[in-house]
Amino acid sequence: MQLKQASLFRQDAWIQGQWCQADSGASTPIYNPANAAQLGSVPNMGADETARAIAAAEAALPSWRNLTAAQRATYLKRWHQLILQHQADLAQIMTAEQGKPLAEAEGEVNYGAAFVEWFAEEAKRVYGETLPGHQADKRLVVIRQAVGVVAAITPWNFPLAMITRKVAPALAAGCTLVLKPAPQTPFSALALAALAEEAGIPAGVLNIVTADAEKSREVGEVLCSSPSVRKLSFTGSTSVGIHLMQACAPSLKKLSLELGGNAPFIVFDDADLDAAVAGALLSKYRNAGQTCVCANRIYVQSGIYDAFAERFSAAVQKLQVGPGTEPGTQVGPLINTAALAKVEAHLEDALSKGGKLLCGGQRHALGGLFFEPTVISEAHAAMRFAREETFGPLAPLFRFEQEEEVIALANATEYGLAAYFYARDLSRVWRVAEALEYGMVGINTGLISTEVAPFGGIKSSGLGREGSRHGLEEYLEMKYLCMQI
Ligand SMILES: NC(=O)C1=CN([C@@H]2O[C@H](COP(=O)(O)OP(=O)(O)OC[C@H]3O[C@@H](n4cnc5c(N)ncnc54)[C@H](OP(=O)(O)O)[C@@H]3O)[C@@H](O)[C@H]2O)C=CC1
Ligand SMILES: O=C(O)CCCC(=O)O
Repeated sequence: MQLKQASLFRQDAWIQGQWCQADSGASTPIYNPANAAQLGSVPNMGADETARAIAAAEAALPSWRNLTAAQRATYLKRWHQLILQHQADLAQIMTAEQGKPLAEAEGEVNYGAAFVEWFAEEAKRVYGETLPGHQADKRLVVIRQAVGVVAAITPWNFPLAMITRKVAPALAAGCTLVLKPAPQTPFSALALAALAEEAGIPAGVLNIVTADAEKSREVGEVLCSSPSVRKLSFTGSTSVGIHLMQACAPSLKKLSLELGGNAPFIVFDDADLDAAVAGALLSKYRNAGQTCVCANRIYVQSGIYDAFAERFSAAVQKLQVGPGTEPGTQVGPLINTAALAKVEAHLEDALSKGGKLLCGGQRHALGGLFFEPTVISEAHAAMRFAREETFGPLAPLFRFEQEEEVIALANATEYGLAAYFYARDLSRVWRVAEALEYGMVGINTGLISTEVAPFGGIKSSGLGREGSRHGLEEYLEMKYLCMQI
């Protein structure tokens, strides 16, 4: 990796404003998913270091929350500027550890930075309320205050934006934080910490504990059980979200959980076909299909099914697969062998149940963790991807006849994160948008993510919202003051 500022590539954790190693001296290697080369290593920390990070966040809390919102915003704005200034280096680090194409990584840096700017601005709008008193001599006021010390556990698919989407609102609200980044992608998190240090964010306000997949259980256990930690924010699978929720129950923490999805992508007969093909391509193959809001089931109305299948699979065949650093690459490697195995299992299951392969269907000639962008037609409800998130570059096309039928199919899942549909009839647009049981609905678009809107799901897709003014609420508690005069 050739970085303009080599000091952004940190191989140590960040606790109480100090770069540090594990107490045991143990470290864990980090690999590039595009070529299996070792990029470096990070400390393999456990319970003791996590407890120290929590203590540091607790110690930093009073002075951080007592700053004015404008003062906290000044730190965040400096951090935001530095993230943008180092966009190229941050994207290089991200592509090296995660695999996504460099252009997508650059986009993620901008997206991630946008949360920092947004919440720096929102910090100044944490308004309270005055209530008409219930008695003549009573004056009632509601103020909103920082929740306290927050723990954040983030996944590997968006190594930077999933961090800023949690850290920025927490810091803006006056909370301090302990972050455990995904074991596969710690370097983006540590580069963010290096820039937070440069921005002058005080010691202990942001702490990062690194661990491998085994030790991360120990870190998670301490974060969830500590009474000093008042909130947990997690992005990842539903099963782990449930586990963490249970672990947090004895200390009754506030929770934000952004969990799995199984997004339906519906194309009605009256849709703009080219726009629908372009939207499906973007939604399905962004980050090689490793996105919780990726289209997982593509439903196409029978009148345009064949035309859509032909145009879509022709476009998919043109997608350029390769290392993220190669110019022109549109689809990078998967994150690990388990992800590859899941795509293969879903494909095999579909083919064994009557699915027809339109393109792709095997590991890419590049070998390693690369898989060909794949399309299957004649998909039906008995196939695994109808119920489970594939999290890879496999697009199943389901055929449907009626609007009511497709709404029922789209909603027949435990998940409720994102849904998409393409249609032109205005009455249908409203009917379908209202009937879909999802936290977010893309209408004639395959890309819905922005810092200004509330991102989050219902049902087994989680609790709470990130981004937008609602994202700040998650890090605030209400306090009601009743004053006798
Ligand atoms: N909503 C989303 O954006 C994401 C959804 N997923 C879904 O989950 C599937 C599996 O992916 P996977 O990466 O294993 O997702 P997980 O939900 O297992 O992991 C997400 C993050 O949580 C951490 N974690 C898991 N268990 C604990 C624990 N007990 N204590 C502390 N941290 C913990 C993981 O670290 P560690 O690796 O050490 O366990 C990782 O950093 C994917 O195929 C996809 O369907 C995955 C990632 C993101
Ligand atoms: O997969 C995720 O959890 C993050 C979704 C990225 C986005 O905000 O679009």
